[in-house]
Amino acid sequence: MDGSHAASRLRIVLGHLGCPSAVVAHPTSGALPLTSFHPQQFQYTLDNNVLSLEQRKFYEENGFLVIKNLVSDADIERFRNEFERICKQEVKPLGLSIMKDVTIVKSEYALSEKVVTKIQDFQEDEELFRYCTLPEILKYVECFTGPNIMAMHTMLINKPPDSGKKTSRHPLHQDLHYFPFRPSNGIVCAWTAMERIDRNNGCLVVLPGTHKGTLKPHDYPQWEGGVNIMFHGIQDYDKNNAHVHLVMEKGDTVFFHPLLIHGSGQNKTQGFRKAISCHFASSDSHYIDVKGTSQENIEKEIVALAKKLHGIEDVSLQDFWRFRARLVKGERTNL
Ligand SMILES: CCCCCCCCCC(=O)SCCNC(=O)CCNC(=O)[C@H](O)C(C)(C)COP(=O)(O)OP(=O)(O)OC[C@H]1O[C@@H](n2cnc3c(N)ncnc32)[C@H](O)[C@@H]1OP(=O)(O)O
Ligand SMILES: Nc1ncnc2c1ncn2[C@@H]1O[C@H](COP(=O)(O)OP(=O)(O)OP(=O)(O)O)[C@@H](O)[C@H]1O
Ligand SMILES: O=C(O)CCC(=O)C(=O)O
Ligand SMILES: [Fe+2]
Ligand SMILES: [Mg+2]
Repeated sequence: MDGSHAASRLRIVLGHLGCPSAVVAHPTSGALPLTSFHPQQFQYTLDNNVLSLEQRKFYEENGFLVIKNLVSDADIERFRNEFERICKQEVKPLGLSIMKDVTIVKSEYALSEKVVTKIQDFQEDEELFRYCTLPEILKYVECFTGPNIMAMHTMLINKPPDSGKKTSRHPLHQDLHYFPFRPSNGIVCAWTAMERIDRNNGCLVVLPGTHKGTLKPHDYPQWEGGVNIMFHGIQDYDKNNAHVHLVMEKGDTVFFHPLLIHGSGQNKTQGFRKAISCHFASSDSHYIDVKGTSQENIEKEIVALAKKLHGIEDVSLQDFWRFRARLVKGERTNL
């Protein structure tokens, strides 16, 4: 790093500290004890004046950041209502998929809020897609993606009361396993609690710092009671890594890196635990071919399912993503 670059980095850091006298000090003048002002090398966040230095350092170190009370009760109420309308089939948004829990998928229950474990790909549902365009969400997303922002994958998760077979758990995984685009640092998930979520109803569990590692091989966990379709997990993660249970209140939102290892526990309550989420990526990213990589298994599974259910042939994982991706800010440059 040359001297002027280092100096500008230093100004950025000191600027965040709200420390005007330090900003004017030249890094080589010896006016400040520079040993205590190492210019920061940020890798996972972009320069901006949204995150405090403390928040930025937290994400760099841990791979996630919780923002309390970010989404209003009024908005959450609207998402809840629209989810109910979808479950009652009063609306049928194009491209949306409805997933039931593995323990009941073969039974004859009529579609209702009580049999849906999650809906995905609500990009054509104007009411739910509002979540992905909320300025308070995008303000934070931009700190990770930069100004050209695509909504790549949308979900509303309705974790059901566990049937006793522990299938309401989501095994520990990295979301990048599902994504054929890079760079990983330009991707971020926003996940908002639609009610209080704690260990009773199955909160997110994260392994802090694991975003600094690589993408691990994923496969179905060997769970006695069964496992939901496409819920791949990591077989060999560091069991000694800290596990943090994210207890969140309604409207709290966590932003996390796609390499962060996370999962969620079983829902031991009688309520349906709800969260809404979107994975965003910089539109300047590029698609990759996952053939010959650890992601090949999920590509094969998705392609096979598309063929079986919809008779679609000769599509790559990339095609699925190109089709569902929506621009939410800036320009659609590449993805
Ligand atoms: C697609 C890309 C996923 C990207 C994920 C991004 C990263 C986030 C990480 C995750 O969320 S991991 C889990 C993400 N994946 C999913 O949520 C699965 C995507 N969902 C779907 O593809 C459809 O919703 C699904 C196939 C599950 C249901 O579609 P349909 O309602 O059209 O099909 P149907 O109900 O007829 O079921 C089709 C087959 O799947 C089976 N099935 C459905 N739900 C299941 C379930 N929950 N567990 C096991 N099998 C299940 C079902 O029994 C049936 O098998 P058979 O052909 O043998 O009869
Ligand atoms: N055998 C397993 N393989 C992979 N992931 C697992 C396994 N058992 C549990 N998990 C996942 O590990 C994560 C953490 O589980 P952990 O037991 O620490 O917490 P929890 O189940 O969420 O909470 P609690 O233990 O309080 O019920 C959850 O995401 C869970 O789905
Ligand atoms: O349980 C949840 O809400 C999170 C699930 C999850 O991590 C995912 O779908 O990728
Ligand atoms: Fe995930
Ligand atoms: Mg547990």
